[in-house]
Amino acid sequence: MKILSAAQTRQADACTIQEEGISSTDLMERAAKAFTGWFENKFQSGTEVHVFCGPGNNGGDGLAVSRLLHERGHRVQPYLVGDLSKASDDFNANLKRLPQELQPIRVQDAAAIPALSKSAFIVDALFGTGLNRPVTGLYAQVINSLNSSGATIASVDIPSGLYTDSQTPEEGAIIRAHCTATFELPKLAFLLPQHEQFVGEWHVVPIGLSEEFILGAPTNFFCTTQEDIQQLLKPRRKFSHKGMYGHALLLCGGYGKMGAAVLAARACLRSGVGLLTVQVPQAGYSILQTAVPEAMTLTDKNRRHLSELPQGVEKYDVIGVGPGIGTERVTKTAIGQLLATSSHPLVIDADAINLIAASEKLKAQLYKKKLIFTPHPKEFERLVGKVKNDYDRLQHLREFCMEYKCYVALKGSHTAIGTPEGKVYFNTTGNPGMATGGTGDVLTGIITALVGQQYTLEEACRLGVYVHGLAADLALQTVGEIAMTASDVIDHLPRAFLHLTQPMP
Ligand SMILES: NC(=O)C1=CN([C@@H]2O[C@H](COP(=O)(O)OP(=O)(O)OC[C@H]3O[C@@H](n4cnc5c(N)ncnc54)[C@H](O)[C@@H]3O)[C@@H](O)[C@H]2O)[C@@H](O)CC1
Ligand SMILES: Nc1ncnc2c1ncn2[C@@H]1O[C@H](COP(=O)(O)OP(=O)(O)O)[C@@H](O)[C@H]1O
Ligand SMILES: [K+]
Repeated sequence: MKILSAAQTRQADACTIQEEGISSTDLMERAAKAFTGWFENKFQSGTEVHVFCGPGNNGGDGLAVSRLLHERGHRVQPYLVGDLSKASDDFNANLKRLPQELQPIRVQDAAAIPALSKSAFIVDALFGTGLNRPVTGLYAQVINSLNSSGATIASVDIPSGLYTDSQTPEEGAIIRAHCTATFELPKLAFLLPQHEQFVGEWHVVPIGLSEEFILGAPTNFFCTTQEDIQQLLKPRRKFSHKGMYGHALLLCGGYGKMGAAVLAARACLRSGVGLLTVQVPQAGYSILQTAVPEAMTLTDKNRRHLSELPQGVEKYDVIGVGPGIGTERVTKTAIGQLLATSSHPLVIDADAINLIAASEKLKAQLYKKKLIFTPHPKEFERLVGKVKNDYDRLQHLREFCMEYKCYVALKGSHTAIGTPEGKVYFNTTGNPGMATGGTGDVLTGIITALVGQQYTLEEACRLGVYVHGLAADLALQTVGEIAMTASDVIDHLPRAFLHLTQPMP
């Protein structure tokens, strides 16, 4: 699913109006109906709803929503905020359509807002994607007052004051919504952790914007949906054999961190790899053989650390490296050898990233390779330097991927996958239960298995990250967020793959 800019969203609205031969008021009615349907689904009928409308089309939506919620039996109070001499045509049209009994309150001073009960709902329709400067003055006072009211805030399209696709200036006030229903496509701002406090839970509600326009609109940003992922999955062939699903090598584990190798190996096997060899330091031999009998185990000459590549390293289809390996000098040398000798696709995680990040010599060896990096934000900063904010991090992600022609799965709540073309795919599965040691090692195992099965590097990243989060979402039902461990995520991989391979409803 594409993510479009605020400017493109405006063009999509205009294009839809023209293509369908409808008026902009008709499209607004459609948007208001979509919002109202979502609101009614989420909250009970008969609730007290205070709708705050700004002077643009977002405010026009708010007026239409007021009318529709009123018709459905909610107790509605609309508010008109700011200078109405500049109100949009569709705002005025919907103001006229308000029924007699819905007398709007004019707000020219935040003091005009009555105290709202904590059980009340606020519909925030002050500003949408047409915001073109930071919110200050009266609007900021209103926003601050609503934020501190304690009532539940539902935003129309986007929390008012939040820029859709660029950094909101410091001085701008922003609504802290509990939930947001956004029209047609997700907005870039929703996917960034710095906006968690503003956006809350968000949902996309379709309003039938021109498919043709969206198809042709250029963008670097995408949200991965289940449908996208199901189209990537390759069925297994009847006469296939293990040789057709790749032989993967994992270089993982170190003294005291053999669990990382076990987790990556178990996840790799649960993700369909044909054959798996794991090389661990000598101290890990019995651990691996006991914990993961399906994997072949090789030992390093070093007792505690990765220090060498296995003999015949060429025979593997993919190598996953990093979880639990530490940053010893001998390990750095081994990583150097891996980058120098190997033409395989490499999945590079954890301390392998840290070692590369700390060495210009290793970084210089990254060109012309088939590489996937799976850093968390700290590891990513070690690679690219300190970042200023989430937009700056995205820019660094794109630049790094374009520079090294590699893929980076930058982990987080919405893991962002960067590609050599400068595209970014945001993931939509996963939950805070995954914020526990070892879940990253699981991801390394999954992606390694998928590359081994001849998925392209881009497909392996997108599918791997999606199924990793999906397994955790399925685990949620039995273990919950607090008790979730990395092993629970592995244990739910079978159900996650099953879920994806079942036909769509
Ligand atoms: N254009 C259309 O046909 C549709 C628009 N829709 C709604 O319209 C919204 C976009 O509407 P608009 O483009 O009118 O924009 P907005 O309603 O977001 O706001 C624009 C108005 O606010 C003013 N403004 C912008 N920033 C300000 C600030 N910081 N302080 C004070 N005033 C400020 C602008 O000068 C303009 O008058 C969407 O988010 C969506 O809610 C939907 O109804 C779907 C259809
Ligand atoms: N709040 C969250 N919501 C969704 N996914 C999360 C959240 N926190 C962490 N994750 C996921 O959990 C994994 C953690 O990886 P990482 O930080 O490398 O852990 P470790 O090094 O302990 O294995 C990543 O895939 C990340 O996307
Ligand atoms: K809004």
